[in-house]
Amino acid sequence: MFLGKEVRLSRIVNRKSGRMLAITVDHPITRGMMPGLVDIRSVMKKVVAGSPDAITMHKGIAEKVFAPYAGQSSIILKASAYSVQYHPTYDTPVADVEEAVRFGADAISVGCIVGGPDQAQQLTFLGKISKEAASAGMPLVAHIYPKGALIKDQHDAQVLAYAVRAGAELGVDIVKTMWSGSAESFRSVVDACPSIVALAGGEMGETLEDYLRMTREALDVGMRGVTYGRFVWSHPHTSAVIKALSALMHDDASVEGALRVYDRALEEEKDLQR
Ligand SMILES: O=C(CO)COP(=O)(O)O
Repeated sequence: MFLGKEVRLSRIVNRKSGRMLAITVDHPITRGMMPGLVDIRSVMKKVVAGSPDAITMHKGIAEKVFAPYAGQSSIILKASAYSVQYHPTYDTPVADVEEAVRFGADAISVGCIVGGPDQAQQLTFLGKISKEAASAGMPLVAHIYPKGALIKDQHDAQVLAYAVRAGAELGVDIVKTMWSGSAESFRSVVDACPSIVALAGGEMGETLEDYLRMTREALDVGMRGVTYGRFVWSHPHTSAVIKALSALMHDDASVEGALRVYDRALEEEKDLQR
């Protein structure tokens, strides 16, 4: 491995735990203007205050919103975008490795949708950016989701195993995908992938405890990263949620232990407001 890649990876994958806690704010192009992300400046402030290892964002947000926090968290530069409404199976390139270097990013991240009509193009793009990232010593993260007419169940473990393995085959360092619904089934997803497997938070609507439990179960079967978005920044206490996740990921806390960390973080927030 190039030394540059090793140095950058060590900034986003916690040395003590060997795991990555990343938060993503890259949703607007994909999903439209979600209420929780309208005030991106205040979201960024709360996310940074939670001290995640890294934050995934597009280049304009890095330059206009993240800049005051430079050095406080790593940037994972998002370099592609799809649209749930207009092109749901085509994640199109919108940035490149040279820009990731220029923004001081510690990784570049792209989406790749497999199982849909655009799979060939998606894999060609992933293979190309994998080559470019490797030659710049830039770690590559890929959000690999199965989607399209042939995919009957996006959360099926066999389908997810195919997706993460496709990423590993093409040199992705951290492959992010969806939860398969149970620890037992997710073990087969992790086992199929020699790269780090990371989890997306997914649809909203569960309680904080549910998300913490999913994370705990996935960690217990070998998952080594998360890149969570919606349930974190739409929560009224974003920083406290990130601190609870950090306890799970980096201190190997139980769900109950992480909830105690959350409660303490809320008390500290109240003290600061007094
Ligand atoms: O990967 C995502 C956006 O990049 C989705 O993250 P969430 O599902 O946690 O919102």
